[in-house]
Amino acid sequence: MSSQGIKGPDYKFPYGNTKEIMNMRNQSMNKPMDISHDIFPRIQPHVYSWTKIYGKNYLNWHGSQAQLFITEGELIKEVLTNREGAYPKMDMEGYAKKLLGEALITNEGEKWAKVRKLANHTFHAESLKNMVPGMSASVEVMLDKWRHHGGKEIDVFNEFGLLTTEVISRTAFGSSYKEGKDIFEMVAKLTAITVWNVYKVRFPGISMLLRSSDEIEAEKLEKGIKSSILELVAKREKEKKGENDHFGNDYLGQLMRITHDSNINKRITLEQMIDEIKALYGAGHLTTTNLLAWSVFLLAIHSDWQEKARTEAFEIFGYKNPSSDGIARLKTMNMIINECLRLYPPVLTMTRKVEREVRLGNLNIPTNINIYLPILALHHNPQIWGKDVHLFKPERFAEGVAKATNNNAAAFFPFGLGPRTCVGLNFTTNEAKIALSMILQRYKFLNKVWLKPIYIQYCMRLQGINGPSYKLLHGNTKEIIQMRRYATSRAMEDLSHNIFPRILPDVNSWIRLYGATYLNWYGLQPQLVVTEPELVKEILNNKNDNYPKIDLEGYARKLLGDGLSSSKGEKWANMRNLANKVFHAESLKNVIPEMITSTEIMLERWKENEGKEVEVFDEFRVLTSEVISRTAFGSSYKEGKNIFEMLMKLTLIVSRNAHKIRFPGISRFLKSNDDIESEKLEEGIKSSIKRIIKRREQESGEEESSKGDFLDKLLEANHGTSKSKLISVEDMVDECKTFYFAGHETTTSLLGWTILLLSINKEWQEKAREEVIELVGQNNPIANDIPRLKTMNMILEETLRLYPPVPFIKRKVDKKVKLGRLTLPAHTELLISPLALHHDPKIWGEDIDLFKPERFAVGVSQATNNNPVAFMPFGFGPRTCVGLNFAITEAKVALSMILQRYKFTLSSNYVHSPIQVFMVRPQHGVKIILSKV
Ligand code: HEM
Repeated sequence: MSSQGIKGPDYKFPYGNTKEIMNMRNQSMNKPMDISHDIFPRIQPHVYSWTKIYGKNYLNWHGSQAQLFITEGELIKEVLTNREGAYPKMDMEGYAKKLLGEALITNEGEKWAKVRKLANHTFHAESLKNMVPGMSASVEVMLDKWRHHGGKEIDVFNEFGLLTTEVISRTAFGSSYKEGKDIFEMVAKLTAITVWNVYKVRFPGISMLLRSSDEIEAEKLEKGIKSSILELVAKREKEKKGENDHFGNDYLGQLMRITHDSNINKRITLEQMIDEIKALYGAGHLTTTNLLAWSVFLLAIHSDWQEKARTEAFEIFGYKNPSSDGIARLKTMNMIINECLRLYPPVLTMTRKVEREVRLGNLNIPTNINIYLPILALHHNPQIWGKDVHLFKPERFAEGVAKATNNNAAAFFPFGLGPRTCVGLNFTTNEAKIALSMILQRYKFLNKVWLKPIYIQYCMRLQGINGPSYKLLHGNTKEIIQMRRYATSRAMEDLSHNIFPRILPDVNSWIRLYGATYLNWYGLQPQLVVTEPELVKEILNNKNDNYPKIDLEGYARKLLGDGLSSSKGEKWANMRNLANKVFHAESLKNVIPEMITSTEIMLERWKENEGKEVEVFDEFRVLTSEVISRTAFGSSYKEGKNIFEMLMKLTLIVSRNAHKIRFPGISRFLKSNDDIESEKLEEGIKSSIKRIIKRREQESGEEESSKGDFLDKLLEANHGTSKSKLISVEDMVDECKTFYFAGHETTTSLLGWTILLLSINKEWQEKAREEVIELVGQNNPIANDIPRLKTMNMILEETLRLYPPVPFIKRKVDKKVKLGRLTLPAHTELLISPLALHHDPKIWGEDIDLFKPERFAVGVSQATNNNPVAFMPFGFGPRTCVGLNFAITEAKVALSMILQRYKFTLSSNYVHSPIQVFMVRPQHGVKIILSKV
């Protein structure tokens, strides 16, 4: 061949080129793929690269068998249309023989002609008309199941597999899917075995001695299929009534008739009949399943074509089931199906053999060469289809196949060419048209609830991002709720700090299963969980505004409104500016006295409990509420008390509904108790805050003096003259809500966990006390003392590492965005978990669950090896917590004053049960015993 200009990879003993092919395939299949239909280099990398290196036609070796690959259109035509039998079908061997036996697909000569005639008759246009009602009935069964399947996962591929089997069973064998089921399942298993053994070289003789488990299984399956088919045949025999009665008009009936034909030339054997039935089960359902699955997938991505196809289906059929006349008029659908078959041909390569030397074009082909015609290569050839070859453009076929291919019959041949063209061509396309029309007629919302998610999942998987599969409507929410409920259903057995698997069990197990970045679904919302530090940094730095905050909805919106933590753009920038000024380190000096007063009020209460048990978590909640009320709003806790109580109730509602999927529109008609309650709370909070604002306005009017606190700054902005900085009263309410909320829940959590950790790590409690006494003595702390409390700083940081109050934060992408190596589709939510990063042994080492403040002895950057997102209790980037210094100052003031006065040990009544109710908190509080220093 080489002397005739046909080159190829060198033959290697004994495997030929099979090992290279397998390696190339393994590599390309494991490589993430960009979102495109450019599947040729992925599916057949050997053909793709060898045609580039050796030319349109090349030779390679399967063991010692030469294989001639031909991608030149003229030669393909010559091979496939040859009527002298120069290129017969290849002999089936091994598993393929078990699968297809000696059937229409594989046979030659007389044997073939006899059955082809019969099959032509069965699948003739006229006969197909009679099959339309049967096909619609089968689709109806499938759609009925979808309607009632109650949120469980639908695997499209499997569904279409069942459908096409049902159709082939009903139409060709007169039995329902149920009867054909075991045959289909066995054929499917045998197909799988055949496919995964395609590239294995078999050495004659060896398989007789050394039988692999596949071989044993394949033999069993072959026998099983045979006996099931015999049952089907026996049943039909029994049904045969009178002498003159025939066996039925379907394929089975026809086949049975010719096994009994009086003319020996027309007759076929029982074995042959079994092989034909087997082959039709295989060929009839696998190909159509592929066609349907890819069509649905392509329509999911191309909603414009989906809409066109739907409009056409409605125009032709209305709400009725498809009729055979109408099917012929589905022009748009036809174009879509053709384009789908071009991009994703179910049969990738056709094969023939050369038994005696033959002239093909200018080539002399020696005997015993197998010929390979890779359909995929031609369908993806830019010289034939143009530069847009990888795009889905059904309009190519607007004026028929001949026009689309420029009359090149070998440019598009998904069903083959010449006399051996697929006998089921019309059967398959009819079935696909019926199924697609019926799906489109019924499921207008299909795109949103099913196709889109499946598509996004697919795109992410191509990029190497896996995750739990999307389930209709509910996504993974049910699994997540179940996992979280189960994980927190009991207290922890010991005082372990390994709380990651408890608070976020889904993230904990899915990063192990799917990798550091994976995709899961909150109902219809795709959510990418990102724990790779580089990607986390990129997201939170939010260059070009690619990763904005998510829009709060439902109860969370009622809780936080559009305040600083959720607002975006200019509104956020203005408010952030204002808040930065108020919570700036310098300004904080002025609020330390208020923090001291609030702590003194708390310690006053504690005096009565010396030597007794105190639940400090609730105590800290009052303390932090008092502090934020006094410092930000110039009012006492008592005044703010009802606001906090309402906020807490609202927080509980947010938390218990966090994973409930809300279907838009429904909540307007059906209000739950939580809906009613939360509306009341929202109104209550709003009017209480408005009262505080009003009073302050009156006071400042009377006294002409400004307190300079947060509320004052808000009022200034409200009365300000610069238009862009003006904020409305509604905005002020949202800001106040945000600060009331963010300012106390978080610091309560920090203080609560710090006291717990110090009560069980006495040496650190002692070290912290020594430091306070050394620096502050018995006085109240002053501003200068705060940064000098180094040990306390380490303790707070290690507490925040182990028990970050905010276990995860969210962002989103509004438009398609490149994140590191990934391309994220628009409208994806991103979840970043400080908790996951803080508990990652790769970052922190194996002693990750131990309380070791010494990690932070030389600062955060040393502790994290200069990985700035490894420790991020306050977030990262421009949206870092504005209250960071405030919270740390408050915690240091309160802790110093407690340590000066009390030693504390953990009460035996303490139950270690960290949970997340918005923040990570101790479910049953923190119970300690106080004793005076
Ligand atoms: C231990 C205490 C605290 C922790 C662990 C904490 C944590 C956080 C985190 C993780 C964020 C970033 C959220 C995101 O990126 O989506 C954040 C933002 C914020 N925090 Fe804090 N916080 C604490 C205390 C406070 C305090 C005391 C205040 C108010 C006085 C406060 C007010 C805010 C506000 C307003 C934002 C939004 C900032 C923006 O988006 O520009 N936080 N906090």
